[in-house]
Amino acid sequence: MIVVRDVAKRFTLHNQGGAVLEVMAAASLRVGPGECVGLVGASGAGKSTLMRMIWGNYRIDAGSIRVAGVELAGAEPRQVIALRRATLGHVSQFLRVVPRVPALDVVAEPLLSLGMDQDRARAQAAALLARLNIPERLWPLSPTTFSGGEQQRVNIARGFVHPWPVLLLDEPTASLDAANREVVLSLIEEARTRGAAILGIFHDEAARARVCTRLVDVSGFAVAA
Ligand SMILES: Nc1ncnc2c1ncn2[C@@H]1O[C@H](COP(=O)(O)OP(=O)(O)OP(=O)(O)O)[C@@H](O)[C@H]1O
Repeated sequence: MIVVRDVAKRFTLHNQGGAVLEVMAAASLRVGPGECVGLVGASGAGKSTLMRMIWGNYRIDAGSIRVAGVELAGAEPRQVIALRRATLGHVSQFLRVVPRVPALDVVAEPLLSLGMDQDRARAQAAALLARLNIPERLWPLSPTTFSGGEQQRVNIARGFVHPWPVLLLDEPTASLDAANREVVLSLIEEARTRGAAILGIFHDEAARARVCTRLVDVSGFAVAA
């Protein structure tokens, strides 16, 4: 479902005299259905950079990244948007809050954009918010003023509300208490069991040991010194 082949990535820092940072030379990995692959490697090794290329936010300088058969190297923005709508899900570390949109609608939005009717979409969003222990009195409010952990749980609810076949998880258990961490780990296990291909960054070692079927060390993709 995710096939990364010989990917290279460099950053050119235009505001710092055009300095060039070669981050990755030949990254290759595969994530199949029902797998949860954890990216490991020292800080700065390129874990987030690789995830951002797969999410379609960073350009790929060489090589190929295919997600469910769609080539991301050189993809048009509309192809990336279509892929994200039905196929590629993402739980980022932080929620991008849109002022005035209630938490319930933030979570229901991916379902509405897939054409589900509003009542059903909201019912599914409500079930996940309840499971993630977001008090019902907060559902009609914008998450702008929510605590860090509450915002992260809204983000997680949004990331699991549709059964995306491919999921990217960036530190999904950071800043959660034990009970909510447990809920998130169960959601990941359920996604894996239904056959999702999952790629994640988990600094929480116990979480990684529990949900990952395999680890890939990104340091191995570094440019030779
Ligand atoms: N937008 C960017 N512009 C310039 N350099 C960047 C950019 N994004 C990442 N880098 C550089 O790429 C390298 C890899 O960064 P990345 O964030 O992918 O590492 P990481 O393995 O996720 O680290 P951490 O575990 O600390 O989050 C770093 O040296 C970083 O400075």
